[in-house]
Amino acid sequence: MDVHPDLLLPDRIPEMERHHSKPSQVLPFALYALCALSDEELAACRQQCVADIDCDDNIVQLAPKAVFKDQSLRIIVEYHVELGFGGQFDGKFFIVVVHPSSYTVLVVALDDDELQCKPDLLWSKIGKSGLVAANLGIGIIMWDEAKDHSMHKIYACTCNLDVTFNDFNLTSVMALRTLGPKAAAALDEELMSTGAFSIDQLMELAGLAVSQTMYALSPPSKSPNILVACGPGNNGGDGLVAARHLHYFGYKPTMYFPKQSKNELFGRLRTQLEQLKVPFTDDFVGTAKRSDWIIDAIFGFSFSGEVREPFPGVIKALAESKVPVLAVDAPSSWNIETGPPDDGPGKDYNPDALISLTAPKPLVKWFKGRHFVGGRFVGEDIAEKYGFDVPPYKGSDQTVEIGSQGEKL
Ligand SMILES: NC(=O)C1=CN([C@@H]2O[C@H](COP(=O)(O)OP(=O)(O)OC[C@H]3O[C@@H](n4cnc5c(N)ncnc54)[C@H](OP(=O)(O)O)[C@@H]3O)[C@@H](O)[C@H]2O)[C@@H](O)CC1
Ligand SMILES: [K+]
Repeated sequence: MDVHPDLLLPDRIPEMERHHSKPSQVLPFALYALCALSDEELAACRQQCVADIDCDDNIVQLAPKAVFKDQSLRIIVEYHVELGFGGQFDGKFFIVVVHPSSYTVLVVALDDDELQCKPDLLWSKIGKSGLVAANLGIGIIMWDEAKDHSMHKIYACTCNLDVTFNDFNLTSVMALRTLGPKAAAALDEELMSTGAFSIDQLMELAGLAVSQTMYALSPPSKSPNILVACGPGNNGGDGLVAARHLHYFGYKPTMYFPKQSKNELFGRLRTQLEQLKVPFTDDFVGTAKRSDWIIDAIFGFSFSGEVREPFPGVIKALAESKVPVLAVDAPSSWNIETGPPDDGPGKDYNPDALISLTAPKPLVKWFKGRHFVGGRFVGEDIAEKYGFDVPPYKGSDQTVEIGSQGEKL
């Protein structure tokens, strides 16, 4: 079944002219669904839409006919044009749930700020949509401004109806906003200053997320032998932590850690592994051949320039590896902003899986494998401040799969 919703809008809606002379009034915003939702799910959607509005809970209400399963957005527009003249609902703006698993929705304007009867839409988080609609309706923000702050630029519509609305699963519907290298470093600083975290804590959670991702990709019963390649920075630290958890999960990790930082934290992480009799090897290529998976924890968001010794040979081996690779935060040697290098050992490197920590980095645009996000130590406020999204972790999971090949970020 083709589940891509038809979201095309007509060029103009001349009927909207009739609204131009009407005095502005705060009326409830109608909520529709372009997909199958039960009454409970619809009610939950409505609740989500009003969650951020600090006033009347009825500001978003279900339209008299709310569900337009497998129909086009145009049909809702036609219906709403008529409904809007009744004076019960705001005629100009309404909200549409497009996908049962989405926590993004559409805010639709039937007449943008230019009063030219031109419809337009923007993507919003479901929890913010009512507030966005209300602010637009009351005129606190203008349409262009709302669009600038919305998620419409980062929506990726690759629908998959295997998940239920209650999961609030992003996998199929949206791509998360990315975090550039400078912002990622600044966020790290902030977490460790005003955030009152220690680096040990962040690394422990990051490494735990890496190990859980490995488990999600292939459990130890299938892939016991994991080669963990660690670089000299914190990305390598995540790899050291992950290996410890992998050991406890039942894997047999082997470490490749050719350039150990003098920082005492790395010494402690190494000692913890040695006490568990986790082996360290100097032979990356030979060990890689005997491994079921490789974890690339060589460079993360602070990598820049051309790969220096002793890592070019390792990166080349990763690029040529027949053994699947899970990259931590970034495929090592990729530029964080501009992705794979034009030449050098990482030119053809595209790992099978990636776990982005805290938030995806811009390089994910070029990534083609399975994509996870982990590093569950940032709340909504910080995420908003740095302009990224907290992914919808489920339950106690430290990692969530968010997208796959071909998604537009
Ligand atoms: N909030 C979060 O999300 C958290 C993120 N965390 C993790 O931290 C990672 C960022 O860690 P980071 O800043 O320590 O740097 P990272 O990327 O490991 O690499 C820098 C090292 O690489 C080296 N190096 C650089 N360029 C090179 C080159 N061309 N060729 C050769 N070497 C090169 C350089 O070494 P140098 O050569 O200077 O000795 C430097 O030491 C991040 O991606 C995530 O995984 C968590 O642990 C905590 C919370
Ligand atoms: K990496």
